[in-house]
Amino acid sequence: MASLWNTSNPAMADASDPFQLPNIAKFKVALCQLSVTSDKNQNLDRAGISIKTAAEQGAKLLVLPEMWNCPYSSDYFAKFAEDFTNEDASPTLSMLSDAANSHGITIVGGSVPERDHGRLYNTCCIFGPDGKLKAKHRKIHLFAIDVPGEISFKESDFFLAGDQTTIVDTEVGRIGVGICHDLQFPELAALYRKKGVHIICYPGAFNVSTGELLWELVQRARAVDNQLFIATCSPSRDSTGSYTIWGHSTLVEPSGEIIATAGHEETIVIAEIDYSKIQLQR
Ligand SMILES: O=C(O)CCC(=O)C(=O)O
Repeated sequence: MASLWNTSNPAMADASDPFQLPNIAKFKVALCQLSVTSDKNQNLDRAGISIKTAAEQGAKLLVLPEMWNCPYSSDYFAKFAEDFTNEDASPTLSMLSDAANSHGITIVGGSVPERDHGRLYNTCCIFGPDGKLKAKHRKIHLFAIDVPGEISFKESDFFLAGDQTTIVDTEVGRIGVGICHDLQFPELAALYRKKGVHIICYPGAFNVSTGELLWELVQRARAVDNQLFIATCSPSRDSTGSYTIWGHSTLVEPSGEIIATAGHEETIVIAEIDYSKIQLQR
């Protein structure tokens, strides 16, 4: 007789669940919580050093923050944007590709402003350990906030929204990608789970207003709803601009428990992922 749990839990009842353990089930992930300046070259150098340090500590998967090469501000998006059609002509993509290749590491490259035919997107590029660009995710759910006297910001004033979900098969499992506000939409995570994703990586830059209330809560909710790993990576806090970032890059396991997290300073979170915990939880 089918158990009550199997039929009442929609996730368990899905007979087409394509979950499979990848070859490497246990490995280290690094979340590089970077400090972002208004000097792009400095941001690239800093990220390069952080990737090297994380790789030397044994990380096989590395996640960078949302908007790590560019301040999260309307004054910089257009100025810092790069065209990705020719990878070699993009300083950001070249740096990520070289870093992935020289350290033999999978990189979920945070997000940076992308220019495509005069339009801007908030885009994450994913590189394999051979340095090849494997996929590109454009932020689907653009963020808008207006708290009078506190913060006002509307991403759609600068960016177009992406219209594609992104699942990448890598040496370190099947990765689903979202950017920041994408984390607030359970449907996206549920879709990834249905497609056999092991970990969803969300580069993000929540602000202090929604960060304190929601950042941890929604990560743990996405993990526990879908019984998979959630990794987030934020820039570190900079209180000088109009948008104060929350920080707190975090890794959550399928039970909803937080495995590792940061404060709001620049740091690298290194933690172990064990995908057998997905099976155990389910
Ligand atoms: O969803 C939120 O509360 C914050 C999202 C955000 O800061 C962003 O998408 O940039």
